[in-house]
Amino acid sequence: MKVEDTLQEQNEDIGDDHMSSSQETPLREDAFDLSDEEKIERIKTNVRDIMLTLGLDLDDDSLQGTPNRVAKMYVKEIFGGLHPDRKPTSSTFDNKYKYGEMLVEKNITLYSTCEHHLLPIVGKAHIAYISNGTVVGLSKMNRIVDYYAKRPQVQERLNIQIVKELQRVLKTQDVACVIDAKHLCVNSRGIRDIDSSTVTAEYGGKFKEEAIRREFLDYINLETEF
Ligand SMILES: Nc1nc2c(ncn2[C@@H]2O[C@H](COP(=O)(O)OP(=O)(O)OP(=O)(O)O)[C@@H](O)[C@H]2O)c(=O)[nH]1
Ligand SMILES: [Zn+2]
Repeated sequence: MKVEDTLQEQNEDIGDDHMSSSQETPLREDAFDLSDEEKIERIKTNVRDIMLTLGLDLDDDSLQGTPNRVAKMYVKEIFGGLHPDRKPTSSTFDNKYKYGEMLVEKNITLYSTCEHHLLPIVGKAHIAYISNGTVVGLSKMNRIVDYYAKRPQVQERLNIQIVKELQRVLKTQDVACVIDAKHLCVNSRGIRDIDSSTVTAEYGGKFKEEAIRREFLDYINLETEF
């Protein structure tokens, strides 16, 4: 079987078959062969090895539990979105209110991990869609952001994955997402520019039109105080 076929099958398994290969998270053929528990055991050994190599004393009370903590955190939390079982099911409803304007879910908190350095990406995602007869529960947008963020990521791909998934769920191209995020690999090491952040955007369907896009961006800039 060709690697592309296997990847295609995997992406169908994780419901990512609506993305082109360059938009999918690069996964190995055997990505789902090990159980979570087996992955935790293996990562634990590897983290232990890194710590020992750094010269740390793993008998120290404070360090003893670190390999296990890191392994659990990788598999169940910060990289949990690699597992299709954690993909949120997005309940949709008919747009019975006949709401015809765009809906914007803004300031969605985003925690991800840069795939180049495995350092945190922290930011906000802003999503908009125009219903084509289907609406989605508001929280599902936050959940979709969280699911794709919980993978080793580059911000451009994360942005596209969020939009593609919402387009699939909402059965419309009219979806947009803007992400503004700080990459600790830029802020805390390397060039150490603590002030810079990265803005990416993906505009589908009607959001490619200047006026619609402007309306979305104006909503994002609204100062909402509660
Ligand atoms: N396009 C893109 N680049 C990213 C993202 N996250 C991190 N990077 C960049 O990936 C690049 C990796 O470049 P390398 O030169 O291989 O890494 P490096 O030697 O650690 O580079 P410096 O960070 O410049 O020290 C860096 O410029 C990072 O800033 C992202 O989400 N998107
Ligand atoms: Zn990085």
